[in-house]
Amino acid sequence: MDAIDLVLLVTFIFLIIIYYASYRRKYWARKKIISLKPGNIIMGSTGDIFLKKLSLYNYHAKMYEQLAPHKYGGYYNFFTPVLVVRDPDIIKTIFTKDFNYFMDRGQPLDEKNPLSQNLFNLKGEKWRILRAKLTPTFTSGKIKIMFNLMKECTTELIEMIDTSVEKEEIEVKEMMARYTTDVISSCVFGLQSNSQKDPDSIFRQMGRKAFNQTTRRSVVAIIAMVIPKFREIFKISFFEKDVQDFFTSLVSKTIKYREDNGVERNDFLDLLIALKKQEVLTHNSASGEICHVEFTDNLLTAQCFVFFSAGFETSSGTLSFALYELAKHPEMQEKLFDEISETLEQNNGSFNYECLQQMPYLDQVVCETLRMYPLLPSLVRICNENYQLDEHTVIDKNTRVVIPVKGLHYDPSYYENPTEFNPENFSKEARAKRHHFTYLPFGEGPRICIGLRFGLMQVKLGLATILRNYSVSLSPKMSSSLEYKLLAFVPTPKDGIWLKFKKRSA
Ligand code: HEM
Repeated sequence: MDAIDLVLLVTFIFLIIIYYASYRRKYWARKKIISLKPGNIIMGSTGDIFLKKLSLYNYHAKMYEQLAPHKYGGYYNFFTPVLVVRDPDIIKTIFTKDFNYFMDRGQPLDEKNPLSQNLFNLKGEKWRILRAKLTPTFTSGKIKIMFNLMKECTTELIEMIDTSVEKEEIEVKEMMARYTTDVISSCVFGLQSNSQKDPDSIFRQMGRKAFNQTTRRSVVAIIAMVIPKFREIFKISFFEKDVQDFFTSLVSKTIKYREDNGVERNDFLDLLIALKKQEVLTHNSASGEICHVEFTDNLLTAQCFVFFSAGFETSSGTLSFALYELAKHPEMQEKLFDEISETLEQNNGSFNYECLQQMPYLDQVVCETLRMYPLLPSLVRICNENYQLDEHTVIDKNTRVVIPVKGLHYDPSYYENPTEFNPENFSKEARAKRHHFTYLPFGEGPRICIGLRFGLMQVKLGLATILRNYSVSLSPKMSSSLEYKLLAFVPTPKDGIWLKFKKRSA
C-alpha cells in the first residue's frame, strides 16, 4: 500500500466515524426528546470530563442542572444515548411500580468468574431469587447481634487515633477505611483483619487495590464508555486477579474450617452457610419459566466479596466526609457531642444498638452527609422492554437510564442553600415537606442497598465513638471545598482529608 492509498484509507475510516457519530447523535432528536448538545465529535457530552477536567462525581450533577427544567432528557456517553430522569414522580415509578422494566443495572456478568455472580451485578430472576434469600440476613435483629463484633473494632479505633494524635494532622479517609475494613472483615468473614493495628495488613492492601484508580482501570473505564459491552465481551473484571484470588481462597478456607470444626460466630458467613444447606432454590418466574439457583461455595464467596467491597469504602467515605463537615462547623460538632454525652449518661457510659438508633441529631448529621456526598452519585438502570414513559415518549428496550442522585441532592428547589452543610435539612418537619424520591443515597425500591442498616450502624457507631473522645478541626492545608479524582467511581478527594484531632478530657 503506497502513501496515497494509506491517506485514502485513513480519510475513509475517519468519514465513517463522523457519519456514524452524527447518526447516533441524532437519536434523541429523532425521538423528540430534549437533549444536551452532543458536544465533542468523539466523546459526546462526556467530553467535559476529559476536556474540562470535571470529575465523574460532579458530571451527573452537571447533567441534571443543564437539563433543567425538563422532567427528563438525553445526553451522549461517547456514542451511546443515555436518558437522565430528573422528575421525582417518574423516578418513583421507575424504582417501584414499574420496577420490572428497570430491574437491572447493566453490569457486565462473566459466567466463568465466580465473583462476578454477586447481588450487585446479577440480573433478572437470578437476582430476584438471591435477593429474597439474602434479605433476612440484614434484618435489624441480625444486625443487632453483630453490633458487639462492630463495637470490639471501636476499641482499636480509639487506640489507632491515640497513637496518631501526636502527629500534627491525620488523613482520615485512610484511617476510616482501616476501621471499616476491620468491621466488615469481622462481620462478614469472621476474621480479624488487623487493619487498624497494621496499615499494611493484607486485608487493607486488598481493599486499597480494589478501589484505587489505577491506569488500567481508567483505560478500561474509558473504553467501556465508548463500547458499553466491552467488559462483558472481553470478560474484563473490574477487580484485579490477585484481589479476587485472595477473597476466593479466604472464603473457601474459612467455610471448610467452620464446617470441619462446627464453629458458629453469628456473622454473615454463618448465615450464608445456612443458606447453602438449603441446596437448590427454585422459583417460578412471572414468565412461567423455572429458574434454578444453586447456592454453591462460589455463589457464597461472591456475596461475601460484594458485602466487603460494597460495605467498607461506602461507609468509610461517609465517615470521613462527616468528620470533614463537622471540623468545618464546630457549633454542630458541639451539639452532637452534647447529644452523645447525654445518651451515654443514660446508658451507663456505653453505646448499645438501641441508643444509637435514638440519637436524632446524629441521624440528621449522617443523613446530611449522605446528601452532600452520595457515595454513588448516580444510579443506573437498563430498560428491559420498550416502555411507555408518558403519552409522548417510549423508552426503547436496552436504553441506559440514569437517576442523577447528586443532582437531586443539590437542587435548590428541594434543599435550600444546597452547597451548605445543614443537618436541619433532616429535621422531622423538613423531611415531611419533601418528596421522598429527592433523597436517594441508598437507592430505592426492590434494588435498594441491602446493607443500609448495617452501613448506617457502622457509620454512627464510628462517628459517635470518635466524637466522644476527640474534637476535630481542619488542617491548615485543607481548602474549604474538595476536589475529586477525575475517573474514580466513588467520590475520592484528590489530596485526601486532613484533620487535627484533640483529645477531650475524660
Ligand atoms: C453508608 C454506606 C452505604 C451506602 C451509601 C451504600 C449505597 C448503596 C447504593 C446507592 C446502592 C445501589 C442502590 C440502587 O441501585 O438502587 C447499593 C447497593 C448495594 N449495597 Fe450498599 N451502601 C452502603 C453500605 C453497604 C453495606 C455495609 C453493604 C453490605 C454489607 C452493602 C451492600 C450492597 C449490595 C449487596 C448492593 C446491591 C443490592 C442489590 O442489587 O440487590 N452496602 N448500596
